Amino acid sequence: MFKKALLRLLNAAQIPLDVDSNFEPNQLSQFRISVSEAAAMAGAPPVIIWEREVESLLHYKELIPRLEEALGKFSSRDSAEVIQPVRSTVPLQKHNGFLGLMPTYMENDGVLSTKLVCFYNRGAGSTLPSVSATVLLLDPESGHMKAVMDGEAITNMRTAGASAISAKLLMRHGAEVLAILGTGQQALSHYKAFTEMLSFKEVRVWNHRREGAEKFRRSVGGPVTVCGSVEEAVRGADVIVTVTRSIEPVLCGRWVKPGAHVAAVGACRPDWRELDDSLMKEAVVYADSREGAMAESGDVILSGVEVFAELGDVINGIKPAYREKTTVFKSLGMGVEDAVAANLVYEQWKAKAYKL
Ligand SMILES: NC(=O)C1=CN([C@@H]2O[C@H](COP(=O)(O)OP(=O)(O)OC[C@H]3O[C@@H](n4cnc5c(N)ncnc54)[C@H](O)[C@@H]3O)[C@@H](O)[C@H]2O)C=CC1
Ligand SMILES: O=C([O-])C1=[NH+]CCC1
Repeated sequence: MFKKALLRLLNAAQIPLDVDSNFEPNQLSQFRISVSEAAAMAGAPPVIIWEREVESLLHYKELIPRLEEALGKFSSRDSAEVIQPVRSTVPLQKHNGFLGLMPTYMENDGVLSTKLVCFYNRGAGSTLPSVSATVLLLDPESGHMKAVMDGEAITNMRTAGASAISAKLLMRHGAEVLAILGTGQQALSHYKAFTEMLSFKEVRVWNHRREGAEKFRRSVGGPVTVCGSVEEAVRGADVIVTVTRSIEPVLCGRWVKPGAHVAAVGACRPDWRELDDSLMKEAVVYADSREGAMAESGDVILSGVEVFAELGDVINGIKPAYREKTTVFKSLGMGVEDAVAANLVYEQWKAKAYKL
């Protein structure tokens, strides 16, 4: 079926083929033309890949190594590897939200993408999601849009994947207790990534509304302890994930065990906080992007601390991983993470389509 469609495309694009039509799509390389080039020349519409399919195509086992490589490439500051400006944001004041634009170009990998993400600080009664996103994947040579895909699953999984990498690199050896603060979409993806890729003896969760934490416990199925306070959840924890929509500190340094690792995912505006000053000042602070953290992280800006290193610096062996110290990974989210995740989804989609 796909082969026929491809032949129609090649025909429409008037690409001369002096071979019989009995070829496999991967033989296109003989003609020095890629599927996306053929599609671009034929003016083909982009492939549309929605949430369920993205979820079925994306797996942490494949995604996390790609993210790790991408974080390293980003921190090398080599423009042939990654060009990714700090996200531009447009306030949606009436709706208590922001539109973020996150373009990325990976020249060496031939990946060009942009994510459009709206994020909201919704009131308690709202049933709308806090994050709504779409990723556009383009052919860098022609500018042709190859794919439009759901960005929510990508955002949830690539964010959790980056946090899991931070824990792998920065948590103390033999870590046993994981605490998750917040029980929304990111909490679910973090639970999945952390329990799939790392191993913990105990997982504790806290939410500012207990019923939210109970619902989370029921939906993940695995063993989870619901805690009545942040202090109860984090006392003695080796790894703490903060995935709340709070704009004021929820996690205080005095409750955090020395040597614990904190993946701080919420509070992505310059005046929003999740962590208090004492924790920020006690910890060695790592970030996904130094520029991103200096521009967008209230925890970094308002505490006045320095970002010690990017995660990519640790991956590249340029900066040490202080596993024995208290560490904070301040995650803001990066376009390059979306780019590699979207590219992986597209590769998997093509592999599936070829088999049809
Ligand atoms: N670093 C990154 O790459 C990304 C960060 N985020 C951020 O992560 C956070 C979580 O996102 P989602 O899970 O998608 O949102 P969500 O709305 O699904 O979950 C938010 C959780 O925070 C809780 N919450 C709401 N107000 C609170 C408050 N005042 N104090 C404590 N908890 C509160 C909610 O009950 C819920 O459990 C948000 O701040 C979002 O902006 C989201 C996507 C990517
Ligand atoms: O990277 C991302 O997509 C986001 N970071 C904060 C809200 C959305």
